[in-house]
Amino acid sequence: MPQSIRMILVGAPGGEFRRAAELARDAGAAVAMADTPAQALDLLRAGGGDMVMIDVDTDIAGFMASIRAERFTLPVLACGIQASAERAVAAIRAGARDYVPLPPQRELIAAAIASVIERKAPVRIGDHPALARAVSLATAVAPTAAPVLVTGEKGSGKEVLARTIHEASGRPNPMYVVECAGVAPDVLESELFGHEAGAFPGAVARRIGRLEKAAGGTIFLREVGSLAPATQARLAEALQEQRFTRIGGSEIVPFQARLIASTGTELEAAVNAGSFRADLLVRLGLVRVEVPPLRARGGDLVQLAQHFAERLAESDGVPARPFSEAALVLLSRYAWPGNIRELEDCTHRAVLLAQGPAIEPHDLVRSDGTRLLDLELAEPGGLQIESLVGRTVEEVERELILHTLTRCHGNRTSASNILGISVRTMRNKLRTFIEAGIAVAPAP
Ligand SMILES: Nc1ncnc2c1ncn2[C@@H]1O[C@H](COP(=O)(O)OP(=O)(O)OP(=O)(O)O)[C@@H](O)[C@H]1O
Repeated sequence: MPQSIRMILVGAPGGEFRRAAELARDAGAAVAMADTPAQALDLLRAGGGDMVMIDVDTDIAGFMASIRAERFTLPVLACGIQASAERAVAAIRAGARDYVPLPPQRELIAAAIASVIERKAPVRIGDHPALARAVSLATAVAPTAAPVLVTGEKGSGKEVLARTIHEASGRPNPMYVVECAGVAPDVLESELFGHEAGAFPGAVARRIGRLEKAAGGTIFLREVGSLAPATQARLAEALQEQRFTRIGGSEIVPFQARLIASTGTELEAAVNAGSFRADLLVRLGLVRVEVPPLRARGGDLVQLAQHFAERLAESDGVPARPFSEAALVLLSRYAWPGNIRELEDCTHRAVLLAQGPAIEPHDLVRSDGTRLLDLELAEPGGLQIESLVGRTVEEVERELILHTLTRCHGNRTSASNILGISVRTMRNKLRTFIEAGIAVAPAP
């Protein structure tokens, strides 16, 4: 396993900590040890990090305040030897994501690392033509340096596709994921561009940003539509000039990272509403790849559900059960508005709930507690109105046109007859799709 996760382990040196470090290395992390939170901060400043594991007996609240002040965003886990429940809870209140008891258990350490690694190397399941089109466009552009905009509904697999592009790009360095939604604009700006010592009151040392670190690798901006206007302006300029400066600095840093951005919203609408810069959209969307929603991916759904059921049963240590026929029919009748992530979560609950030899319809429960059985779902093969809810008329129209055209083997006249529109309207629509980077069946 490549050692691309950097973990900083903070605590007084001792047997249990050394053992935790060994297990973390076995689980795929590169581990740096720090005796004190101050040393850990120095390590972060010098080489960054993907996660921190820190002794509950240190000043976790102070450490969290320091990393926030220096605008580091990374998961922090507390750990301790026979710590009381109160101390573990206090650590979590102070901002630790979780508590891991020491002496370390191999599974717990592996699970903690896996939660970070999983985002780095998912398995891609599915071969529906709608996905295959996206994957072939993605791999075709992978070796180039062109920015790529990956669009698609929430949870549909945009990050997985970005990783496919990164892996096919042959770039030697890792792909960094940067969350753009829900992060304070100044924190995000430091995270992306880095800063110099003294750039703002908490900036005690120079920080190298993700754009700089990702030179020779890829930077994936998740939900790019959430970028604040000032960050959008900085990024647009950096893309145009192919260089940037760290916040508060004047040294020129070349822009050598491959940029992939994702969005679940129509950025054109955001441009029209004045909340997203048109020039940034043009630069980010040089190549666009659209990930289809799960409900448009036919048999991929069953493949994915079976893959999740096996994987989750194994990781939860419960017996692996197949889906019954009735459960598979029910899965395919539901619209999956939360796409693959919702399917994964629903399968996880079913794996834990199932008691008999197979996963049955009554084991399929949504996150709000509703059983899929109790929903009014479309009959298989019927018009799945439920599956259209949550989508724009424009999207549905586009899918209907493309689907009909494919069924007509690319014949524009037959497809427009079926759709009840003129051939001219059909051609105009297809032109706008092609301009937006969407694959259109070629004319016969
Ligand atoms: N083809 C696939 N095979 C297996 N797992 C997948 C596949 N596509 C997505 N997943 C899983 O589904 C979940 C959601 O995928 P991902 O995070 O890529 O979606 P997203 O569209 O980027 O989400 P968001 O809209 O929240 O940013 C993840 O757990 C991911 O590992």
